[in-house]
Amino acid sequence: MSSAQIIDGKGVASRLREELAQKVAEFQQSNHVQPHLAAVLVGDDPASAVYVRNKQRACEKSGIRSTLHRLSTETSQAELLELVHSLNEQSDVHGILIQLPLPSQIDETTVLDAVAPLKDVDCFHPENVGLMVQGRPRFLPCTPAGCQVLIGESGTPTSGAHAVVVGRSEIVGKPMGMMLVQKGDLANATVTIAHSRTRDLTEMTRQADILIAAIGRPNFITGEMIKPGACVIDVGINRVGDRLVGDVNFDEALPVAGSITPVPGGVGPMTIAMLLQNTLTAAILQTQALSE
Ligand SMILES: Nc1nc(=O)c2c([nH]1)NC[C@@H]1CN(c3ccc(C(=O)N[C@@H](CCC(=O)O)C(=O)O)cc3)C=[N+]21
Repeated sequence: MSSAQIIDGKGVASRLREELAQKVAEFQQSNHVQPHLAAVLVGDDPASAVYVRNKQRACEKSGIRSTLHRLSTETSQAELLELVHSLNEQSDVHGILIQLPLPSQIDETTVLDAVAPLKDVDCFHPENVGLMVQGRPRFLPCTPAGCQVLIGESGTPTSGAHAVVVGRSEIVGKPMGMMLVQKGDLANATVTIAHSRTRDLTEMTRQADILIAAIGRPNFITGEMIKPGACVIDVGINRVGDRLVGDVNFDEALPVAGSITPVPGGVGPMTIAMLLQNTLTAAILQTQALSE
């Protein structure tokens, strides 16, 4: 029985990190500025704490300075906004990452909109989303950008392919569709964005040459939903007991798909690699803005 190529996100991410470390060193040499990411963690969600720690470790490996601002679960929106404004003002901070989710007394949109657009390394600010959708990106959203690189890594041609994105979140599904439909490399696809109200989802996903699962439900995509030979990108990170599982039923997908990302070791590490890349981009943009 045939078996899909497993796309090594962890390996690709570590290669990208090494290339980035070189670029960071060159940037620092010529500008005497060290790229600096400020991460903000509100509350004590254990998963968020792990992610933030992973991001900080990845920064260190690439020569990017990282600082962590920890606030208690009871932090008010006004207090958080005050911190964001202060980070916006600090010229030695180039990127600001507000770890999501935020506690319920805080309105996420209000806080994310307060991040200075040039420091918005998540690419969540409407100005940056708008630029990306118009095909003139300042930053690329980290998870979709990581998925795009992994599709390229699989050798699957995107031009003219039918890409079906399952999930329409502002963070993954929607921007992913926009990026794949764009003109350009690793793009030019025909895109369908499917979601919980999509009629006959299986009929839809079975037409996908490239299937991106960003639903947030463990093992949601079964073998019969996959077109034989398709490239399957699994964005899901679900904790089931003490295991991490994706949105794709990996065991069922393996004999059907042409290539597939594992969880863990697939999209997750790529998200972090793209965050680092955006932090260097932010440092470059802000250094240029200063010398103009
Ligand atoms: N402002 C903001 N930006 C984010 O980018 C953001 C966020 N908030 N909130 C939470 C989600 C989740 N996320 C992950 C990143 C890497 C892994 C990752 O590296 N996962 C490893 C496994 C990690 C583990 O063992 O738990 C892997 O898939 O191999 C996972 C999840 C970024 N997010």
